[in-house]
Amino acid sequence: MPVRFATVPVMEPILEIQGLTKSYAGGLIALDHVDLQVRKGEIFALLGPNGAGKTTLIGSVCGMVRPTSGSIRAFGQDMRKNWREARQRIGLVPQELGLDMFDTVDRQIRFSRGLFGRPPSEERIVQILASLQLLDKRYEQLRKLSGGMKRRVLIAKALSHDPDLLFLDEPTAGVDVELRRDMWRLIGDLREHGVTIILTTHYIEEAEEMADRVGIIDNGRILLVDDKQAIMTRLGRTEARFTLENPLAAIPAALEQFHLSLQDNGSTLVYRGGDGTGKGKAEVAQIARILIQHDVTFVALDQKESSLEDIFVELMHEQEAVS
Ligand SMILES: Nc1ncnc2c1ncn2[C@@H]1O[C@H](COP(=O)(O)OP(=O)(O)OP(=O)(O)O)[C@@H](O)[C@H]1O
Repeated sequence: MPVRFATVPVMEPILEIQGLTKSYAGGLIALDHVDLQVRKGEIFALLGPNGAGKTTLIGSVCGMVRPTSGSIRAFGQDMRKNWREARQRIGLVPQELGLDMFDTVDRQIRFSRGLFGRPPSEERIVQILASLQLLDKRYEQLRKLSGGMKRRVLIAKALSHDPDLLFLDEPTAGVDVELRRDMWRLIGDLREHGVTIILTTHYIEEAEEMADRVGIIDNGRILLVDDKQAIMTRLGRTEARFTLENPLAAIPAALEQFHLSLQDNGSTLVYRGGDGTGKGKAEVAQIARILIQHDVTFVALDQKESSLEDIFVELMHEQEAVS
């Protein structure tokens, strides 16, 4: 069962990005005037296809990518001026492994904690390792661990200095079900402890399950940022198709107030409406009742709600149409 999280109240921004642009040598514009604010304590999902600019955005905040222009403020500090101070409070679980395979899990975690200015703490390290089911691998060399275990080490490293803001770059890409479940649970726990989480994903379901807010990015541009529910409300649609026993020549007057059309020579009655808040489902139930009352028999009813996936595809098409 996926873990579901309650939404958090609106709070002050922990990360403020303004006009962030990155053009790589060769001219490719990976980020194009990105404005983004992430609030303290929220889970923010940055959703976009491969090559959209998600990793470049994370890299710009975490110091692996030098932005071409724009500003980044974290915890109220300008990252150009107070980089070290702000960076110490940020954790990153990267997509790529990049670990020293001959090192032990223990050394990696302890080193990482020290690197970001935290005093050694046996208790905290044990806690982190236990939360990731890594305790029995503590003194193993990384090269002896499975791929999934190595991913767990990456997470443990990112948590080793108790960050206030945690980036997870494609956290569940290619991980097994067990790790995915552990990861979601961990993210929920971290949030309960006040950690702000920004994750990138191209899995719609991941954004849908975990995020409070979602930003959609494509071609280095932010297309939309909104509360997940608000995205659904703005763009969500219910579609229902009633297969009628006998074709209709016209839509019955009793159904005039609904968004209906007839297809397949009158043998399919199609409803499109609702706003993602459940209104659509309620209207479909009403239509079904009215059809029965008016002796219009239907032999099948197919209903679907558009998901974030549909919304995403729709937005991409809109963007292509205007460019
Ligand atoms: N070091 C680099 N030099 C040149 N171009 C780069 C570099 N790093 C990334 N790019 C390009 O910038 C664009 C954005 O890449 P980025 O990795 O940020 O996207 P992404 O959304 O994270 O994609 P993915 O999910 O595939 O990692 C891509 O077109 C990519 O090829």
